Amino acid sequence: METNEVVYLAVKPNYVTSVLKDLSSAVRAHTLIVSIAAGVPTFVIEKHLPDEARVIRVMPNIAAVVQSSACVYARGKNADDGDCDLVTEMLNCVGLVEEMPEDLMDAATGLSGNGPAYVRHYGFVAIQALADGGVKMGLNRDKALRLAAQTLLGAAKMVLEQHVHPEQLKDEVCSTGGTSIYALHRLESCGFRGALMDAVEAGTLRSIEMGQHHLDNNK
Ligand SMILES: NC(=O)C1=CN([C@@H]2O[C@H](COP(=O)(O)OP(=O)(O)OC[C@H]3O[C@@H](n4cnc5c(N)ncnc54)[C@H](O)[C@@H]3O)[C@@H](O)[C@H]2O)C=CC1
Ligand SMILES: O=C(O)[C@@H]1CCC=N1
Repeated sequence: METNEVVYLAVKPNYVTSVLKDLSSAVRAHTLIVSIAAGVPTFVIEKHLPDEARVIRVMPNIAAVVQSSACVYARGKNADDGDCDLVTEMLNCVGLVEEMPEDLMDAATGLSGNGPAYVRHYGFVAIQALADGGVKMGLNRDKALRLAAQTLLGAAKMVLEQHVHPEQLKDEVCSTGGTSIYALHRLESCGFRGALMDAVEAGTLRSIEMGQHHLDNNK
């Protein structure tokens, strides 16, 4: 491998160990391994590589394809500030990036890693469901979908770029006795918030469980 080469580990988590066994002999001190495998702790990756191996564990988010991802990463025992800067720079090209302690990676997996799936399949404010509501109420499908997607994008941008607290955004949209507060009441009655919180918790616990599985298999 060439100097300062970066190797991305992007196979399914259950293949990580076997891929590392093949890779190990080619890894040098200057090689940076960037893993995006969910639930695979850095020490498990390090265990299958030479002692000096530098590892960074990333939890990306599928919106990278539209430069709007929410990525987090944790550094392994040998990764230095330069490695983190490099990963930050790379991930910044596709959206937001934060470093965090490794014990919080499971929670980030449950929230931002899996999040697009919740929004797509279950979220009340999911684009699909919002569009379906629009279609039910007479909008054509194409228009409803575009309005729904832009609505989510706009709300997210206000939170991220104007630092508007979601609660404030909600209050500003809900006029007294108006349409939004009626709709919001329906959302609360349907248990929307609880469902999303349950989803994040379930995703986090699954990520921890996957890490535990690797731990047990690497004793
Ligand atoms: N799909 C998502 O939104 C996210 C996925 N991840 C992680 O990314 C990783 C990949 O997931 P997906 O992209 O969804 O799966 P995928 O099945 O689309 O991609 C896996 C890729 O690995 C390749 N592969 C399999 N065995 C290999 C080997 N021995 N050597 C080289 N390449 C091999 C496959 O050909 C395939 O292209 C997983 O570890 C997952 O936890 C992390 C965050 C988000
Ligand atoms: O479902 C999965 O395991 C991957 C990790 C985060 C999003 N998708």
